[in-house]
Amino acid sequence: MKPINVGLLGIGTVGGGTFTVLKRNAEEITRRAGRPIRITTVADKNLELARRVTGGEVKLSDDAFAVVADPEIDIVVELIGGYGVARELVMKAIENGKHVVTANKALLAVHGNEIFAAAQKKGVMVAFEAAVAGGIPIIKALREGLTANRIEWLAGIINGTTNFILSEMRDKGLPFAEVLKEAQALGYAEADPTFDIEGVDAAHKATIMSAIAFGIPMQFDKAYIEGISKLDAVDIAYAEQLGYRIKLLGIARRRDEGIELRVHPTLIPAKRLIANVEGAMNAVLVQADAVGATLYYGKGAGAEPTASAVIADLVDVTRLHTADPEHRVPHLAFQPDQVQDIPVLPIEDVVTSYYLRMHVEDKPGVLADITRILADSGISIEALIQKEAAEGESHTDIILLTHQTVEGKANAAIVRIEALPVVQGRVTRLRMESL
Ligand SMILES: NC(=O)C1=CN([C@@H]2O[C@H](COP(=O)(O)OP(=O)(O)OC[C@H]3O[C@@H](n4cnc5c(N)ncnc54)[C@H](OP(=O)(O)O)[C@@H]3O)[C@@H](O)[C@H]2O)C=CC1
Ligand SMILES: N[C@@H](CC=O)C(=O)O
Ligand code: NA
Repeated sequence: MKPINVGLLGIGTVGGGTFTVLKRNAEEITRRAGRPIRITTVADKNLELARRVTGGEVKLSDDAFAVVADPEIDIVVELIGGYGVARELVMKAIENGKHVVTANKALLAVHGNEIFAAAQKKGVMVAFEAAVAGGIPIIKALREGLTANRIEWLAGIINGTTNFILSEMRDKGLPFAEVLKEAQALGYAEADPTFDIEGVDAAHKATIMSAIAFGIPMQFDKAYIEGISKLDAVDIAYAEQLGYRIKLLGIARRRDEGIELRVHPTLIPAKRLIANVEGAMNAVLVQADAVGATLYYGKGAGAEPTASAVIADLVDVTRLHTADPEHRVPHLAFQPDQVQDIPVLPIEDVVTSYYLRMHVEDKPGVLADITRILADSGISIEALIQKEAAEGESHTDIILLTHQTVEGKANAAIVRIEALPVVQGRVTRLRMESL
């Protein structure tokens, strides 16, 4: 059968992996897709790199716009990244009637509404399995496998770089900067690694999953985002003593009032499976009404794991030509005219529990003052550690775990605690999920 022709834009980590895996497994992939999938042209700014990776077997170009305009190309694979030129290329490809496969979560979380509307109008697919949790087929699971369910919440370790950093720091005691360099060398990090560290990449992915899970538009601008840069090693150690692990979680939860959409370091009971997801591995836990809890685990970053998802999308799109194009799955699982305007709640309305650490004067009555403030605010305490002051020290740490409360109430209580003369400096607050 006539091959389907692919134009590959960007042959860096993921583009290189895609080229390699597609070539290595060509025969098997053809049998699955119903026709050969052939990369005919590769566009990259760095032609020398493109030549090295492809061995010169395909057409090379430094003009990605020419590839998008080429009438021979059926599918454009966008693996450049970012919101700038990538957006122009994707919109042009759609305009030219081409299907698009992309791993670009930043682009979809910020411009997805516009991109999917254009694709819908033009009758082309925009496939994006690689954009969330790399090689884990989580988009397929949410869009198709769980389609019978009302999804209640999902929570995931969806950034490999930060999970790798947290694991290596805890297990090997290595400094942050050194582990970040290693993550970059392994191809896990974004072009701008602050996207990883500050939780932006995880928020892009959580935004995409929330749209598919709840049938709402992409609302990245409403997501609450806190990364790991301010996380203190002492809190990781105290959390361990209390039986918890700290992970950077992306959370999307449906409530009567609206949707919670948030990314932040989170205490999780250490015995939970997801608390034991280490290194660059990702995991997404989905709670749905019919099936209950399901957990998806695998490599969330790196060349070949991500290529696995890109190629799965290429096969899906190719099957549109070998099967019935009328019955395909809508981009965000819900029919476009059924997308609902449910509000994403401000962080002050989120309901969760808290780990609070404060440095206090070591004298009688201090603990009573603090617990009184929490009681006045209707916040109950689940566990407490009060360290003995070190020899010659006048201050010590108190660590409190609270039961669930509204963030706004916790904020007000923290302000009052910080105002106590016996409390030194700021209260460290981390959120906890029992999952
Ligand atoms: N790395 C990973 O593990 C994962 C990445 N992703 C996503 O995949 C995408 C690609 O990431 P990754 O492969 O890591 O990135 P890389 O930086 O490794 O690759 C991007 C490639 O695109 C090239 N490029 C930049 N601008 C242009 C242009 N205008 N025309 C043609 N080529 C261009 C770059 O060249 P130059 O370097 O010279 O600028 C580079 O070779 C991103 O959206 C990323 O978020 C998704 C999941 C996992
Ligand atoms: N930078 C991302 C790459 C995959 O999406 C990560 O570290 O997870
Ligand atoms: Na995926």
